[in-house]
Amino acid sequence: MSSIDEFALIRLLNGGKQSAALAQAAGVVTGIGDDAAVVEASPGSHWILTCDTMTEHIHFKQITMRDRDIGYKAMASAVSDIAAMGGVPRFALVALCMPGGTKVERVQAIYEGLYECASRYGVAVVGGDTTAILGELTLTVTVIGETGLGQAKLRSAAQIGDAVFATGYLGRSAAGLDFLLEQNLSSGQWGDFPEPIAPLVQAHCRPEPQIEAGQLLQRSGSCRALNDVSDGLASELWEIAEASGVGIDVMEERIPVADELAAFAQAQGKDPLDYILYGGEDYQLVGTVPAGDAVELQMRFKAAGLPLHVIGYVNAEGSGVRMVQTNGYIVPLGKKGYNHFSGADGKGGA
Ligand SMILES: Nc1ncnc2c1ncn2[C@@H]1O[C@H](COP(=O)(O)OP(=O)(O)OP(=O)(O)O)[C@@H](O)[C@H]1O
Ligand SMILES: Cc1ncc(C[n+]2csc(CCOP(=O)(O)O)c2C)c(N)n1
Ligand SMILES: [Mg+2]
Ligand SMILES: [Mg+2]
Ligand SMILES: [Mg+2]
Repeated sequence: MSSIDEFALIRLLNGGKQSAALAQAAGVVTGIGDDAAVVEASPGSHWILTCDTMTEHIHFKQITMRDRDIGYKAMASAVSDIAAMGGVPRFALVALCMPGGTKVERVQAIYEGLYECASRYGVAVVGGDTTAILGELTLTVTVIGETGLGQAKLRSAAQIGDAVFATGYLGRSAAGLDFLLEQNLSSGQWGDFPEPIAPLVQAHCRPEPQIEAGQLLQRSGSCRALNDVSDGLASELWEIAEASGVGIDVMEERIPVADELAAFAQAQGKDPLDYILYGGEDYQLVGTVPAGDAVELQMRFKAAGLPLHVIGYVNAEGSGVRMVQTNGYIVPLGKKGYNHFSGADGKGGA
């Protein structure tokens, strides 16, 4: 980053039309430009605070994501944690660390994606920080959301007898990643990918945080535990099981498998379930609801034009997370998935 100074860069990245519109958003008292932002909470609400980091070569490479996608996904993954609490995202802070020599056009494209996602989910970017780094490009997005007093949906709220649900297809992002890593295309070589690849690449590069589903679950009054899928279905179910002190049985035949995932996995000689259970970065929600309320919840989702799949049940504590296979056998599901510091399953980053 040689041709532009820090302060001019901050103005450049945050001076577009979308950022100006968001800076006027309700609740922004003082936005970008002072030592800190000042925002107003809605009466009777709790703040929800979360941050997620994306770093080059761990979360993306130039062959797996275009610059715009990087910004979009960094915002989307943080917004997803607000969805996982049943909240409404409101404000964001963005920390950007760039190695020397980063092109201004690259960060501008990243920010276009970031603001595109912020605008889609009604998030006002109210500040952040910009530094050089003797390492890889790193983007940390902090999102502040709101929910009614005591209404946040926790991982620890599952109870024995609950049904376990998922809000959509899983495994597509990891399959898209496999495809992109294999193709080794530079972003200039990206074109329109044919079926069944396009939706897999889209799932990897442009995940859709389930804010609407999270809101619906929160308003339903029946949803108990909730979590978003960043590290893979098995890992997220283990988080709910451990936090709630219960066991979870997931039924293989109930897990939805997207046609494009099935086709891709078959062509690769792989099992789609591996992508679903251990892939991650789907940013769908998984959670629990009293079994007797599950059908009504599904009707509410149907009326809103959203899917809700019942994929299993919560059972007595101590049994961990298991899968009831289509062949009738019950097998334990490993507590594995994406883990930054574990190479044990070959999926870790460092
Ligand atoms: N370095 C840290 N310092 C303090 N708290 C942390 C740190 N890293 C994570 N946490 C906290 O640990 C909990 C779990 O974090 P984690 O990042 O696993 O959740 P997540 O964002 O849902 O998952 P993912 O990062 O896979 O999207 C959260 O409450 C988070 O705020
Ligand atoms: C080049 C490349 N290699 C591997 C992956 C897969 N990956 C990285 S981090 C992560 C979990 C979510 O991150 P976090 O836990 O930090 O929120 C996953 C599944 C990728 N996206 N790009
Ligand atoms: Mg995190
Ligand atoms: Mg999460
Ligand atoms: Mg997260």
